[in-house]
Amino acid sequence: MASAFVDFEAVALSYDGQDNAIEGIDLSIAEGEFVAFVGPSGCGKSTFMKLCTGLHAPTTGRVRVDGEPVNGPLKITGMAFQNANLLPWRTVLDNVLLPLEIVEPYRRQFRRRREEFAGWARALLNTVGLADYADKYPWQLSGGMQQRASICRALIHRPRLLMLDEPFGALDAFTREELWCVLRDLWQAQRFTVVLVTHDLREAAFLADTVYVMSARPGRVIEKREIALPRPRSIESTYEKTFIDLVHALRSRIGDVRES
Ligand SMILES: Nc1ncnc2c1ncn2[C@@H]1O[C@H](COP(=O)(O)OP(=O)(O)OP(=O)(O)O)[C@@H](O)[C@H]1O
Repeated sequence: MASAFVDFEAVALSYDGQDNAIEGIDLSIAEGEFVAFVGPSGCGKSTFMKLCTGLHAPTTGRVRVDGEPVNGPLKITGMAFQNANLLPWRTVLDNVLLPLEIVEPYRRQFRRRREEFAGWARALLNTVGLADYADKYPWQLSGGMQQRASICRALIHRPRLLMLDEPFGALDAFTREELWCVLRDLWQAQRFTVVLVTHDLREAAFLADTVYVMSARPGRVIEKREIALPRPRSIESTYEKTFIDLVHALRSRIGDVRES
């Protein structure tokens, strides 16, 4: 197996100094791998993300990214959440450029290279079908378009690690499937490492190389499932038996956890 890019060794985190929110987390994610975390509500999926990106330190155990211990917020990550959180007073283009105004080394080069950076942003917007919306404001876009822009913003500083916390959770089923394909194509082209947290098992199985199923609190990884389906995957393939069986298997695993 390729060497670990994200490496968790016997990690536990307690927010209150008494009970663990997650514990016994031992896992490795390879560079360029697409992993998804599923599990019942409150099992610690978001906590796992915070540990990965250095927003929290583990209470016990060790977290390493790219071979280095994580001691504080990581610059090599990009993030997107359920809510697109675009700034309403900025155009779509200026929203996408925001991380370059904040994250070094881009921050200090921003004024000098603005036109070049705007070119990067326009190219990204083009790949997600928003070329004609760069100069619009977020409130002039549909929810799905806003989420596309939010993914562009998460990727503009070319992060090696993309963290997605239920990014499509608020979208209708058709828009969600469209955005799965957008993300699939971006990942296929750029091969950043992805950690996706989702409640949607079809989404996890469609996008990921590996799905981790977590138990109810304290969250532990109770199953690691490699998704061996060939790529590129099509939405049509999600209606085939192999895919449906896979989703059923994940579903029943989570059912077991919720009952126990
Ligand atoms: N900042 C915090 N302080 C105290 N407890 C917290 C904090 N953040 C999360 N928790 C608790 O830790 C546990 C795991 O929370 P987390 O948000 O990681 O779960 P989750 O699996 O992402 O949940 P959901 O699926 O509902 O979004 C929960 O019991 C939650 O109440």
